[in-house]
Amino acid sequence: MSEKIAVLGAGSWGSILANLLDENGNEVSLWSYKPQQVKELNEKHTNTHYIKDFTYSETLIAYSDLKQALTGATTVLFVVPTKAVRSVAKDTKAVLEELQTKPQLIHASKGIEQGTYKRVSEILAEEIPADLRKSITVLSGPSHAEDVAKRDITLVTAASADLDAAKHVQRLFMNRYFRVYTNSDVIGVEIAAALKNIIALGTGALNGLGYGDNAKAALMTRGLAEISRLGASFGANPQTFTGLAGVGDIIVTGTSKNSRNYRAGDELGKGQTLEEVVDTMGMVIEGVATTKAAYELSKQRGVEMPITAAIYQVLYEGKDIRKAISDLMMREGRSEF
Ligand SMILES: NC(=O)c1ccc[n+]([C@@H]2O[C@H](COP(=O)([O-])OP(=O)(O)OC[C@H]3O[C@@H](n4cnc5c(N)ncnc54)[C@H](O)[C@@H]3O)[C@@H](O)[C@H]2O)c1
Ligand SMILES: O=P(O)(O)OC[C@H](O)CO
Repeated sequence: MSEKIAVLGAGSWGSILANLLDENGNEVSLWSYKPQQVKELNEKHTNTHYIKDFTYSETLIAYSDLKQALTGATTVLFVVPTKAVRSVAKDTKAVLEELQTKPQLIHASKGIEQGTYKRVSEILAEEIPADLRKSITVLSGPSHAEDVAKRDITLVTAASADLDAAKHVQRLFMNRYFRVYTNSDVIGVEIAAALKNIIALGTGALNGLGYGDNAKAALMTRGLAEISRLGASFGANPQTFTGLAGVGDIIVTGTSKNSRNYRAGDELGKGQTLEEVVDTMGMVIEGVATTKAAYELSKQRGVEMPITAAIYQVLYEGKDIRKAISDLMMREGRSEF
């Protein structure tokens, strides 16, 4: 099966997914709002700011014009940072109406919108034409672009309310190194995907402070417990949190030097300020904004999330990290489940 696919967002994940889809035999257009990046992708087949030492397929064409990228596309994949999803979706809607096309929509972003607390599929559903909503599918799971670029084994999940749409996404992406499962729990997959970034900031900080494996395993396990609690309050399937989007993504993001969130936490633990970390990363650190959204959401819904609250206090209220850790440790003893 081959089709025309538009990938919107040419950072590390968007560009590598676009290359994978090209490798799978599809005609792929990759959109970026940065003309210089488009020029580099088309002329040198590189994207050095985001993925080093990688040569993209010569048949992958980049565009800075959204209409050109979307023309003829039967599937559109959004892979911009969460804070940019709404504006890119609005622009996409206008172009799709002009082109009078009705592609299937996929997204691979991991975050919660500031202020509205919307998941990415909810933002898309609000902004795109109504008849495209049902097909929205979330591609998520433990998947660093750097490993996929090496064609290392990666397993992800495609979640949609529409099983046919999820199966379509499964067929588009599957190959010898990239295996895709389907899942009907869009809420659970998106909550797990967004909130694991908070925990990765925490495990990175533990690393930067010199804590060992026990501490990181503890944070990931108890972090997943509170993410599951928030998910349950929205009706998510508890099994999702034991799957690829849950435990799988906590492990990869919470332990890997490839993770922007883990690396950011590591630098915070070593004493850098949040501003310094954000300025030097040069790529999106979704966990910073998601910590605020998740903290506020937990208060609004009355869900106990002590780790998220501790990381919020460190990032947004200037609390000393060591004090935050000791306060977590000295909470009253309780039953695990
Ligand atoms: N990098 C990964 O390995 C990976 C894996 C899975 C999921 N994700 C998720 O994918 C999303 C994108 O992450 P990334 O790592 O590719 O980010 P990135 O920082 O590498 O790149 C983001 C891209 O979006 C573009 N962009 C930023 N603001 C924009 C705007 N207002 N309008 C249009 N384009 C804009 C940037 O120019 C850049 O091309 C995030 O939600 C992330 O959590 C990333
Ligand atoms: O590099 P991060 O921390 O944004 O994580 C990327 C992916 O979400 C890992 O699955």
